[in-house]
Amino acid sequence: MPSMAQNGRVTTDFKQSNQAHNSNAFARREEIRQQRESLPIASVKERLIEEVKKHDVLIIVGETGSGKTTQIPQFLFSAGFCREGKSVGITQPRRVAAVTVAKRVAEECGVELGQKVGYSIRFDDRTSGVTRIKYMTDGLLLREALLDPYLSRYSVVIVDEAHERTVHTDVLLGLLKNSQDRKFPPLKLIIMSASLDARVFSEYFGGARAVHIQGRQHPVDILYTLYPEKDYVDAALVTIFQIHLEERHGDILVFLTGQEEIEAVERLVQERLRQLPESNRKLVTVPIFSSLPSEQQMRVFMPAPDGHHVDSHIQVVLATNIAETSVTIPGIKFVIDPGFVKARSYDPAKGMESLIIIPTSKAQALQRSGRAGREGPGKCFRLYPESEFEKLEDSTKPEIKRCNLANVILQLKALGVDDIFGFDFIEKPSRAAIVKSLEHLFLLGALTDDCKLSDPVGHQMARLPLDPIYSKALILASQFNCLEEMLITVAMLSVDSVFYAPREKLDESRTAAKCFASPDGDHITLINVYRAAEDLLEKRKWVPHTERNEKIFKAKSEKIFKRWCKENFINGRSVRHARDIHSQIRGHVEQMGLRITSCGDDMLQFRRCLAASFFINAALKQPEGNYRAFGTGQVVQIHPSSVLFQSKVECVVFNEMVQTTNKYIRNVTRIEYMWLTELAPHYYTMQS
Ligand SMILES: Nc1ncnc2c1ncn2[C@@H]1O[C@H](COP(=O)(O)OP(=O)(O)OP(=O)(O)O)[C@@H](O)[C@H]1O
Repeated sequence: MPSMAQNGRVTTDFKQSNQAHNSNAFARREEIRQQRESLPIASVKERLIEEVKKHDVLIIVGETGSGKTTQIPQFLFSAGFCREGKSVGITQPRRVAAVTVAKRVAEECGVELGQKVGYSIRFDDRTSGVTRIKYMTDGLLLREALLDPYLSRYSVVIVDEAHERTVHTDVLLGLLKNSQDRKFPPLKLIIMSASLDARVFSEYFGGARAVHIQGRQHPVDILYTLYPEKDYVDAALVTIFQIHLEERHGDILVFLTGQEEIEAVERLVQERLRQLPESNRKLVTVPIFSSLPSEQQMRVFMPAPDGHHVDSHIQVVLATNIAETSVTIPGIKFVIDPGFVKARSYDPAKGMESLIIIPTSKAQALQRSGRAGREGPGKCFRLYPESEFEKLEDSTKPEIKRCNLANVILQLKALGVDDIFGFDFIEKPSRAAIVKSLEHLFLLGALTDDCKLSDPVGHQMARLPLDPIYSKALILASQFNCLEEMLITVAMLSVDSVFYAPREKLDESRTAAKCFASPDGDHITLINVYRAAEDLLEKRKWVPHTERNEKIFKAKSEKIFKRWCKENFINGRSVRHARDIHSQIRGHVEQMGLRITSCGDDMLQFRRCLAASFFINAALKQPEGNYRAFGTGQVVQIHPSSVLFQSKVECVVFNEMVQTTNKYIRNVTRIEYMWLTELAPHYYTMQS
């Protein structure tokens, strides 16, 4: 039989498809070239380069979609800023933006991702020795500064979307200001956003130069409701279907506040679709939120294979604010913005951090509308009246003013900044918040009596990219011989709820959850769920290990896993995310040389380790049935989602305190009170 390669017809076909491929690639390059040239920023390229040459700190304000994020790094590259092995580093507040923008810029440059253009985010590095344009999260650059305080590999650092004022951006600006004063030649710094109060930044950097770029590529119509909406989820649903039935062309991006809300809307859309005639059901939902595994997040950035024509499905992207800045989602023509966001809030007096739903700022509303109109004209439906828009805050309150600072202080200490009160923050956090966080780190053993980073514990904790209390738990677990279990626990605590309890099936879901429940509490219950999932996804029983079997096994186990999740009311996405995090932190602790062993069935040992780790969050049962938290003295109840809800255990440790109708503690495990005085005497002798 002639081989395929010798067969003339096949070869001819191959040549044709190769030609077709070349002409497609040529057309794509041409399209990108034209698109780049028509961006407002293209006409001010030379002027911008001159400004960067002249000023060490430059603030650039330009409308969403004007081309700042994708073009300015390329301008700097072509102007010679990457000579002698130096790079341009661009920070983004969010991972998704760093990844997708880097991909786009690599394509614009006609290079493979990870070569000239790359990205680096926590646990995922796509750069190489030849990378000269590097996108990354602000948190990652902060970590790089731990190893190289002058960031000497960069000639320019661009802090993008600075209006978001994430805690990392604020700390980074402080460090860069500090290092600029001391380094020669100074590192060039560009601060960028579409919605920036340039004055704040300019004053901070001693009257730094600010330039404004006018214009955007495509118009976006902003529409408001006539009256305030009582139920914004319902209003969003109505708007989705209105656009679906009236407009027909173009995808929709809806901003919601979190995973639960997104999943509820997914279900509601399905329900309403079923009520429509078959021909009107061409609508698919795609979720994107931060705890979704990254490959699933990337689904929304994949262009529809058949383009978007009248007969194809309309994509409804249901997103949290992770899709708010920098990103371009192909096909999006309509944005629905209910005007709310889930934000962190911190009460230093109670040591309580919580997530609350609040109205967005004007800056956020502007960013959201900017996600439409990127490939053509767009529309943004704000689900509130115009008069309400005027009442919104101009910008978001800086995160540093509303979060627990323990992590930041740990990082600063590791960077050699010992005097936290004297650190030149762009906006100082409150003294009470700093004191509380120092106290917290001290109790965890990360700081010495004179407030220096302790050796080795403080240094080890600073190396782990986790909340300090979890980092400490991992370090302790290696001494308690239960690091296996603690790695799973920390991974499961880092994701959204793994149990899913739909209102209409509350009893069924509670019965299902009982299969995993441990009478000792939620931490062991979480381990049970994780291990059961792992069994389904990984255990190869009798199948010999071949490539083909591997494929079959994978497909089968995926199917079984999905069914298992459904039957047990388990959120498969959360479990997958936990597996992802687990393998990443495992890598870190291995690198640190911690001993990874399992306590096997000796869960007493594990619970003792939980007590030693989370002793700051312990609570004792009160005669009337409530619990009183040590430390803050607050009266709390065990959350109904806990396996210890309505149990009679005397003493517990917990991970989270939330305030809804009552003050609840979540993720709770039973411990013995005596363990606290034995394992955390420095705290409990102080308390008594
Ligand atoms: N991944 C992508 N796919 C298709 N087009 C893209 C992509 N990324 C960027 N573009 C195009 O480039 C334009 C400029 O994007 P860029 O992110 O540089 O703008 P920007 O000024 O930084 O906006 P923003 O302030 O919203 O981040 C977009 O409006 C879009 O037309």
